Amino acid sequence: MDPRQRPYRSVLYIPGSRERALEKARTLPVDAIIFDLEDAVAADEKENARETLKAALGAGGYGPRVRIVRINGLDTPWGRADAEAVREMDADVVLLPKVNGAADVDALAAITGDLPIWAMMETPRGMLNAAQIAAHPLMAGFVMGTNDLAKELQTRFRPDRLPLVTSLGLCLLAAKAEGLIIVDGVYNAFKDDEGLAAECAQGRDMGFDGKTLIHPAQVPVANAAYAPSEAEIDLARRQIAAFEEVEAQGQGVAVVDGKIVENLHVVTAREILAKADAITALQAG
Ligand SMILES: CC(C)(COP(=O)(O)OP(=O)(O)OC[C@H]1O[C@@H](n2cnc3c(N)ncnc32)[C@H](O)[C@@H]1OP(=O)(O)O)[C@@H](O)C(=O)NCCC(=O)NCCSC(=O)C[C@H](O)C(=O)O
Ligand SMILES: [Mg+2]
Repeated sequence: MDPRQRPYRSVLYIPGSRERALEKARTLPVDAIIFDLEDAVAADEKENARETLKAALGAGGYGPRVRIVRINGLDTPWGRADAEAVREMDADVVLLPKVNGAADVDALAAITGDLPIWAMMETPRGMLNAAQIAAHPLMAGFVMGTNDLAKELQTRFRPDRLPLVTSLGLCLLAAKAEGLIIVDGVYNAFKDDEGLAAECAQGRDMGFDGKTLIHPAQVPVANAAYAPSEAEIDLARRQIAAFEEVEAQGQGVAVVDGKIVENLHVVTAREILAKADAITALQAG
């Protein structure tokens, strides 16, 4: 499947040390999993978590879910051993935290070889260097680390996320320019479905591919928010049909629901249908 069309609606963090959660994730309807060795694992659990995770991935059972391993930073006591261990794990992607520039990505690639790399975008310097990080040949995806970013920027929490909008926008521009996947940051209040739905709607409107999550209860909310709605699918079909009709008559502009439809809108319409088909295929098996 074209990696751009592959759904990344729900990307669930699981602490690499929590065996029960590692087991449960095999049954959850998530599009991707971030197996975490960094912030969700206490310092004295780091080595155990690495072994626990290696065994869980080796045992398999994660089906079509993309397996992403978040290591500790290479400037920490655990980062290098994590990166060496990931090389031996059944992982699809290695996720590097607190990336400040392309040199950080080079340092990881020197250990993990040609394994695709995703970057946690969560430092002010990372924001300013987003374009060079996105352009690294092994870079395949961005994950917004909105907790660390809010900490570094000394912002206050606001439901509209106004203090973070510049950073989110910079990373979106860099990711889209290079054709990367980009997923939004976590919503910490994991029992507040309404707040999560509002933040997912904002992220979807901005152009994110999906949402990172911290609890299984958040999965259905993100899956719904980031899937094309029935209304979007219906409109996409009608736009394609209307455009094909005028095109056959040698014209370049159709009108649907009082709005113009040109070739570029048809490209978007086809992407919506392809995304819907990809989700159906994923759910089927
Ligand atoms: C937040 C939690 C600590 C809550 O855990 P718990 O109290 O166990 O929740 P529940 O009792 O409601 O759990 C119900 C069942 O679900 C399983 N479970 C819980 N969480 C997960 C999960 N993340 N993945 C898979 N399964 C999960 C429990 O095992 C229960 O199962 P069962 O026994 O069958 O009923 C906990 O959810 C948690 O630790 N979440 C992850 C936190 C985390 O990963 N944090 C780090 C990432 S966030 C971050 O760092 C972002 C970024 O870097 C930034 O800067 O923003
Ligand atoms: Mg972080």
